[in-house]
Amino acid sequence: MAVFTPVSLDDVAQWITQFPLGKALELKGISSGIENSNFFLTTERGEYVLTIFENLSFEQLPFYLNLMRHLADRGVLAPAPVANDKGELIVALHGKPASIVSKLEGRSQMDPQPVHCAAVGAMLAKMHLAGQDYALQQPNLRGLAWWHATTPEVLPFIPDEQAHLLRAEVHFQDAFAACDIYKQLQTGPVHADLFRNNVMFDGERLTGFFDFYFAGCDTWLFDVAVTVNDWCIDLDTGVLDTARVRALLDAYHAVRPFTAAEHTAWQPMLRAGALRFWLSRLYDFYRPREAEMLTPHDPGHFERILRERIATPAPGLF
Ligand SMILES: Nc1ncnc2c1ncn2[C@@H]1O[C@H](COP(=O)(O)OP(=O)(O)OP(=O)(O)O)[C@@H](O)[C@H]1O
Ligand SMILES: N[C@@H](CCO)C(=O)O
Repeated sequence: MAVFTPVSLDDVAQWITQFPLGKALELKGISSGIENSNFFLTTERGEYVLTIFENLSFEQLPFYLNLMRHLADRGVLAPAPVANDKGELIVALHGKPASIVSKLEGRSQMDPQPVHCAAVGAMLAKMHLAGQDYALQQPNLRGLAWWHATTPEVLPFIPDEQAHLLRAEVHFQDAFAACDIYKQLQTGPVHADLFRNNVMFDGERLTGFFDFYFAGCDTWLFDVAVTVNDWCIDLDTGVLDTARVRALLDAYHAVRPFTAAEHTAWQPMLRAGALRFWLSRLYDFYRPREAEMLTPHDPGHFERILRERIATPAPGLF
């Protein structure tokens, strides 16, 4: 269940007249997703997704919606937000912020092969390059500062062995973020949550990235690490599959060549990508929000990935 704010076709009929989309013909609630109310919206101009934001505010949303517009305008496959007659991408519906974006074709590929990983790697590099001249700034809100704020919140709940690993890894990442190599890494807008369920494929053809609501400015390499940690692993063990890693990295490198500094930073960055999701899953597990409707994701999955990245060097960037 993921429609928290019910909306009828009648509600939308008047509201949609401010958009250049013709009449609303059909509205269907989307059941997956736990953050927002999402609907497939068919209008005289085509198929769209209407989102009512349940947690993000009018002040927070422009960074994400304008980024999607910016990327879509530069040929990155991402949902393109539709502006109303005043040029606004975020418009109130039932008192909450809402937006209409283009609908991506296809479905998520939950059993990716090297061909899918290559498509993701190439589009990710294209996205990083296209984001270089994006004007708005926002840090990655799930970055180092958030790790520091959140670690003490979960430490009281977890066994000693996990607490030791968590403290040691945050300490390791502090040192990594302070080193000269880290400061040489290229930065810009990153998706920061590019998991299998946030990309659409039509067969082997990638049709788009979506769910940009963890995006922020961070190192491009962090985005690559998060993506590899989900797309290129055996889900039971967290062990990297070399064929998928190579396919993703080689395709990325062909569009935006990795630098020597990135090569050096790769192993610690894979650990950073694992720590970020271990910590957010621990937080959601032990400190569930009131509105949480679904079983929280398993933190153990990312603890395994983190331990595996510490123990076993990953294939190099190039
Ligand atoms: N632009 C789009 N085109 C096609 N389908 C979309 C689009 N945006 C969202 N969807 C569909 O809606 C579902 C829910 O969207 P999304 O994952 O963004 O939900 P959410 O509640 O915002 O976030 P979360 O994934 O964190 O629960 C997706 O799984 C996908 O099927
Ligand atoms: N991708 C995240 C969920 C939030 O988008 C996770 O798997 O923990």
